[in-house]
Order: sequence, then C-alpha cells, then structure tokens
Amino acid sequence: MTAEVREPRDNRSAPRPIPTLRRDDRGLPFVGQLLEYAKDPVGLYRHHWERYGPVAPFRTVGRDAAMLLGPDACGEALQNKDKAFANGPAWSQLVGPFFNRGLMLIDFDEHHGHRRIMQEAFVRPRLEAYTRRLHPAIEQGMATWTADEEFPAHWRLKQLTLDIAADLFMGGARDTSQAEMDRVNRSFIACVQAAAGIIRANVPFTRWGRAYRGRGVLESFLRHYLPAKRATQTDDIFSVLCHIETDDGDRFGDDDVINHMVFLMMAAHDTSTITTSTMLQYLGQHPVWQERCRTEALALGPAPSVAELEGLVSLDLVMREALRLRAPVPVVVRHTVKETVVQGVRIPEDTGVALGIQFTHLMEDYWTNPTAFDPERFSPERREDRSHRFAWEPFGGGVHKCIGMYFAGLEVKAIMHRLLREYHWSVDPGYVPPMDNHSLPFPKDGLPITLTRN
Ligand code: HEM
Repeated sequence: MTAEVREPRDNRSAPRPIPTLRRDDRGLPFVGQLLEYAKDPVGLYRHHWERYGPVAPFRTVGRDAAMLLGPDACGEALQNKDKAFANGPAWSQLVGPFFNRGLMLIDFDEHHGHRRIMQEAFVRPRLEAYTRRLHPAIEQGMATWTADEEFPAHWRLKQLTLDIAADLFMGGARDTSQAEMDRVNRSFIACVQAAAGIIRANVPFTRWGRAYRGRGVLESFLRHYLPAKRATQTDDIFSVLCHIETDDGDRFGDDDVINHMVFLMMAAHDTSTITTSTMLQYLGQHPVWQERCRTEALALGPAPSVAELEGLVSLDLVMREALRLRAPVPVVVRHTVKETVVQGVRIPEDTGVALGIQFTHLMEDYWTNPTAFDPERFSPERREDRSHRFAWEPFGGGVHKCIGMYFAGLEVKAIMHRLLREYHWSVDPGYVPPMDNHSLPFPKDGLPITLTRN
C-alpha cells in the first residue's frame, strides 16, 4: 500500500469525453459486457481501470454506460455536489418495478423528506428494542440446525435471516397460516430474484412474471395487517413505520408504509446473509480468529445488549474485513439527469453509471496485500480504511448511504455471537467459493462448512 493518497486530477482543464469502448471490449450483442461481469467482476474492473482510467466506458443491455473506478471517481458521484446523479431511474432498471418507491429509489427533495421520517426508525432506542427481538428469533431459527460435515451455511443463513425478518419486520403474522407465510416468503424471493431476469416484462413463467405476481401478494398481505399496525404501537419495523413522525409532524401515508416495508425487507435480507456467510467462510479458514472471536462471545451472556455487541472488538474487525473482501452490494448505480464532470471526464445527461465499490476495496494503492484476509488492517494502529475517504464504502456514501448500516451490524453480530457460543466450524483453507455474480454475489454451492457443536 502506498502511504500517500493519489493526486487528484486537474479538473480545471476542458473536460474530456468518456473514452470510446474498444472493439475487443464490446462483448456480445444486446447483453454487452454483462456476461463478462458475471464471470469475473474484479477482472473486468481491473481491465477497464488499466485501459481507460477512472471513468471507463461500459456496455450493458443495449446501452452505453460509464463505469466509475477508484475512490476519487466513486466519491464524486456519491457526494453528488451538482445533483446530476439520480438513483430512481438507475436502480429501477436493475431491480425492476418491484421495489418501486423504496427509499433508495426516490431522489432529491422527496428523498430528503422520506429519509427524515425513516431516520426515526433507526435511532438508538429503536435499535435496542429490535436487538431484544433479534435474540429469540435467532435462537428459534437456529433450533433446527444440526452438526454436519457439509452444512450448507449460506442457504441456512438465508433462511435464518428470512425467519428473523418475519418477526422483526412483521412482528409475526398471527392470523396467517404457515402455508400462507411460505407463499409470502416465496413472493418476496421472486421479487428479489427479478434483478437477474433477462426478459424484463410481465411475461408468464419468467423471473419478472413471477415478481409481478409476488409484489401483488406482498402488497395485499401488508395491506391486510395495516389497520392493526396503525391501531397499536409495537416494536416491529412495520408498526414503527406506521407511527414514526418528524418534529414537524411529517408521517408516512399507507402507501408509503407498504412501499418502504417491501424495500426494507429486500435491503436487509441478502446483504446481511452475504456478510454473515462470508464471515463464516473466513473464520472457518482462520481458526485463530475464530477462537479469538469466540472468547469475546463467551464473555457475554446469551442475549447481549447493543452496547455489549458493540464491544465485540474482534468480531467487528472480521465483519469489516468481510464487507471489504466481498461487498454485498459490489456496484451502486446512478443515472445522470444533467451533464456533469467526474475526474475531468464529461458524462452526458441520460447516462447510466455504475460505481465499482468492490474494485476500490481491492486496490493496492489503498490496501496492503488487498486479497488477503487481514482484519487487523482495520485496527486503530493501522486504519487502512482511512487511506482515502472513500476507500471502504460497503454501505455507499452521500445522502443515500445505507440507513440500516448500524442495524445490519447488530443483526450480523447477534447471529455470529450465538453461532460462536454454540458451534465450531471449519472450511478447507484452499476453498474458493464459486460465486454467482448476476445479482448480489453469493456462493453457488451454498458454502459447505463442517459444523460441530461445542
Ligand atoms: C451488510 C448489510 C448491508 C449492506 C452492505 C448495505 C448496503 C447498502 C448500500 C451500498 C446502499 C446505498 C445504495 C445507493 O447509494 O444507491 C444501501 C442503501 C440502503 N439500505 Fe442498506 N445495506 C445493508 C443492510 C441494510 C439493512 C439491514 C437495512 C434496513 C433494515 C438497509 C436499508 C437500506 C435503505 C433503506 C437504503 C436506501 C437509503 C437511501 O436511499 O436513503 N440496508 N445499503
């Protein structure tokens, strides 16, 4: 890692156009470079960085786009000083209409208004109440786990975070049968999986067709419970969204509550699963770190408070390192609503832009031996994440920075805390998970680990 930060480019000279995509980088007709991205995202970033620099041309489904690489370029777009970058038109192309009007998909003044209200759902006393709910939900979700030589950790964690969400977000759904709840879960997953759909229209038997039906099921399910949630105050997120208001008395209407609920469940689900399963993989491959984290976990009781979870120092280092090595949201997208300049390069209005967050996390300019698992790099003595303001951005930055980041850390640590107390596990040190990168990255083999009870 070089100690000094790369010199910013001279932005005062006339802006240059985005470099032209060379013929051998154009990819296949229609899908462009998407298949190459899915095969090896970091390889593609590196190639573009070396060939084109921080604002690189990129071709996705039928359109030319720009890829921002490195913390200077990504930082400029995240800060969005001239309000040229919008979220809605960019994310809705990726995740489709199924997360319509979620906080991440609205922009500018409207976004500011909604974010001010939602902030109330993530203040410390609320986080403490959610954390109290987390422990029994985790205990119940893990009750069916059994020691296994090939325990599919990723799939089990995915189910666990879904079970946790049913309680934490919904507060349980008392008048819904298990069969109906399973249908709701399937509908939710159909919406999430739509991001990887090739046919992007409401066509039966396609991912998008299933997602359209799924969104309908979710909406009617949530609408059914809405009057009861409005009528009483409980500490699940559904009820909280119904009751929070700003000091000026701004509140969410019924449609807002439903749209935000569907989006929040999506935002919380795979991201937390990926973080936890990455931690399991690396701790399974680095038993010394696993033992270090276990010692801290065993020093606490079975249901630690927010302050106690925050005190799990080694686990926190491991979580940061996992988020660096496998950012659950490796790319953040934007769409320009007017012409702008990034790193001296002119990006025209109406351009799709992809910010390669994951690439920054692996740049040798900012990290020592970037592909190595080395949680100490985040220790107070080293703080490599401070090598650049935007060197470590798994939660994004600017006004759309993840509103659930503290809560995500608590959920991940609460799961890990219980796992460390109850189990040991190991993973072959040479294991490299076969990743699916079509949507959020996950190990296609389900991340098999050898799990034994303590
Ligand atoms: C490790 C877990 C998580 C990661 C890595 C993550 C990552 C991100 C990223 C990168 C963004 C910024 C997107 C952009 O700039 O366009 C974001 C936004 C958001 N996240 Fe998370 N997230 C996580 C967990 C959660 C959880 C648990 C919740 C809710 C309970 C949540 C709710 C949101 C919301 C509402 C936004 C939109 C914020 C806005 O636009 O103002 N996230 N997240």
